[in-house]
This record gives sequence, structure tokens and C-alpha cells, in this order.
Amino acid sequence: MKAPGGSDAAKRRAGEHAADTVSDGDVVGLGTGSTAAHAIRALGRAVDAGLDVRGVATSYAARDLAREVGVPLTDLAAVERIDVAIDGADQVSDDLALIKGGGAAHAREKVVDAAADRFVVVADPSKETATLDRPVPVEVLPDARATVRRAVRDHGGTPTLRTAERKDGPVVTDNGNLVLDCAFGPITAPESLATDLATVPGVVAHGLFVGLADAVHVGHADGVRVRTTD
Ligand SMILES: O=C[C@H](O)[C@H](O)[C@H](O)COP(=O)(O)O
Repeated sequence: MKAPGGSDAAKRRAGEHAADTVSDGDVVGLGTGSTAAHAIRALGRAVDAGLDVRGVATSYAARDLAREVGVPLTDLAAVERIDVAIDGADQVSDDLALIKGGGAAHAREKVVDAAADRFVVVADPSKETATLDRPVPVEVLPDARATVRRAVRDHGGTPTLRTAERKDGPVVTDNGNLVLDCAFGPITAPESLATDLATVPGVVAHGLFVGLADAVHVGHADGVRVRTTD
């Protein structure tokens, strides 16, 4: 479930600004979505100009784009740590908690973003909010969808199975699983909800990213504002 789109120019400024922080020799987590795509394209140009990096893709889409623009890739399964991850978000709260997974890529994104020494979020101002309140994407094992639905309701949420737009039936993730978009209203305690959802059997990964982001680069008409937790 995608957030209503912000300005592409703002996304591009944020993506390019974050790509500029990558150093020679870095292993770089390549996020998914329209904002992270600008960072991948900027990295491709930097590689053309001589930057030596290896990318770790968070989805088929990120991998295909990296190949297209010439960012050399390594496998997620082959790396133990990542120098910097650059990734988008569907919502960013005042204290840099995130909702991710609008493109159903949050399971691999969480592995990559959490493994990064520096996790940089790229966003446009439409993603900023005081309190997270969008539905939380929850990737589930297909056979666990009914039991997970019940558990989400027990935690006060309203789950909706994500359906595909140009295919009949549900969205199937890059990992072969399904996604429940779970509405909780305003999320005043994201850390405890994150723990509750992570412990439900059958949940592969959810889209609440709490305490992971080191910085958020927000693109504006006149430049980029960098937000940190400090
Ligand atoms: O699953 C998708 C990801 O979490 C994206 O990073 C997120 O949906 C933001 O995408 P966009 O930059 O296109 O708004």
C-alpha cells in the first residue's frame, strides 16, 4: 500500500544527497521504491566516474535497476555487514520511527537496513508526520494468514490482505509470502507494537522500523534537510 506520492524533484534531491555520502570501498544497501531509485541512479553515475562500491539489493526491482545503471552487486547471503544503506519510507515520525513496505519489500529491507553501520532514509516532505498512522504492512507465511489476522485483531489492528493491481488475487512478495496491511490508527507506542507483531508466529517481517534510522534526508524545493536523532 503506497503512500500518496510526493514530488519527484524532492525525492531526487534526497536520493542524490544520500548517494553523495557513500565512500570508496563501501558495501551499500540499495533500498526499494521511487526515492531510493534516485540514489541508485546517482550511484550508477558515481561508479561511471570511478567510485568503487558493491551494492546489496533489497528487492528484484532494486537489483534490476542497479544492473541497468551499472552498480556492481554482491549477494545479501554473502555479506555480514553493510557500510551504509539508503532506503525510502512510507512514513517518518518525529523520532525517526518508520513505516515501510508500501512496495512489499520490507522483509529484505529490514535485514539490509539493520545490518548497516549507517542507515540513511531518503524521503520527500509528504512522508513526515508527528505520529505514525498509516497501516503497517505485515509479511506473512501464506498458510498463516488467518491466524496472523486473528492475532493482529487481538492487538487492536484491522488487517486487510493486500491485493494485486494487474493480477487477480493477492500480492505475492519477492519471498513468496503474502502481505496484510494492518491499520492501528495513530501508533503512540511503535516500539512495543513492533515487538508484539514480531512475536506472532507466521509473521516473516513487519514494516515498523523503530530505532534503526541514523538519518533522514528530506528533499525540499530549495535543498535537503538532514534529520538525525541527536
Ligand atoms: O516496500 C517498499 C519500501 O519500503 C519503500 O522504500 C517505501 O514504500 C517508500 O517508497 P517510495 O520512495 O516509492 O515512496
